[in-house]
Amino acid sequence: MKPRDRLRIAMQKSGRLTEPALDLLNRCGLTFRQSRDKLFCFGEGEPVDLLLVRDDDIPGLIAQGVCDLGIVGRNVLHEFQGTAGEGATALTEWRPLGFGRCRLSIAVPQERDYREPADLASQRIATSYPGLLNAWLREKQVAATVITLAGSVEIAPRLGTADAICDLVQSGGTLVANQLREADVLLQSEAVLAGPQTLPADERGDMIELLLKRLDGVIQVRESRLLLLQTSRTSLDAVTRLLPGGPQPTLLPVAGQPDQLMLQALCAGEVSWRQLEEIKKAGAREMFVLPVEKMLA
Ligand SMILES: Nc1ncnc2c1ncn2[C@@H]1O[C@H](COP(=O)(O)OP(=O)(O)OP(=O)(O)O)[C@@H](O)[C@H]1O
Ligand SMILES: O=P(O)(O)OC[C@H]1O[C@H](OP(=O)(O)OP(=O)(O)O)[C@H](O)[C@@H]1O
Ligand SMILES: [Mg+2]
Repeated sequence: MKPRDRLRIAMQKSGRLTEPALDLLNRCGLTFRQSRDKLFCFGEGEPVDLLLVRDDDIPGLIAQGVCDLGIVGRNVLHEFQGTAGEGATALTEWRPLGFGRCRLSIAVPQERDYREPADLASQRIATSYPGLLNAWLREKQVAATVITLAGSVEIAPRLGTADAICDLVQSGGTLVANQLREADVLLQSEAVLAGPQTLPADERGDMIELLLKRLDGVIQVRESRLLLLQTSRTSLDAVTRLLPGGPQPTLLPVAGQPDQLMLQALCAGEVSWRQLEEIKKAGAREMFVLPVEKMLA
């Protein structure tokens, strides 16, 4: 294959990962000329282009060297790795990207008992992920029949063509709608930046390193929250113990109230309502959770 001097990233043409993937690349300072319904988008500022494809094709395109990187669900990447066979280019997950979160799970009809993988012995399990399911069954030493379906896997038990399924679950709504219940989890998934284990030894390798650095900054900021609250000095220890992980908080005096302190803490992830309610119970008040737009340490 002819060597390329521009980096090429494969991403989903149209689907769940398209918008968030493009948004992430934009935040990394990458913009593209052609509209998204075209197959190829030319990078404007940096030498980075996009190839828009079906998500299932992304790992293969990287393995063949047609693309240098890809944004794809971990489920699709692992399925490819499990079925690619000997001699295929080894791919790796360079970064988890924090969107497209779901899990690959076993589900059984609601009325059926399930305690452990051995309960699936001699059963028919429908899935679009035969590689991952077979590997899991092997690991659990369970002999079952794997039925591969391209889609609408959830309907198989009702049609009588399978006893259980192995499919993606997010809210669980699709399972409930099909009178199924989640019984076991094979894989926690999210979109990842995938690429070959060894980076190209030319300018593309340098570009990938630059992109990884920008991605780290963007992901860190996206997940950070600034927590502001007021607390009395006596409640400070109890409040501080409940703060989500992050660097040491900053304490500021409150004008005219010597007993009170203003606390400012950078949190590494989302702060939930439940956490806020706990912190309030410990003595905090006037609480604000703010998104962080830019950060320069
Ligand atoms: N319900 C869900 N919630 C969150 N993420 C999901 C959900 N379902 C799937 N995903 C993740 O998003 C990825 C893309 O899902 P999507 O349904 O768009 O794929 P697709 O129908 O296979 O698309 P394509 O046409 O590109 O083959 C999945 O591989 C998975 O990683
Ligand atoms: O647990 P839930 O929140 O219900 O999500 C899970 C469903 O989402 C995905 O399907 P999608 O909605 O993409 O439909 P498709 O597989 O028919 O494309 C997946 O294949 C499950 O069927
Ligand atoms: Mg697909």
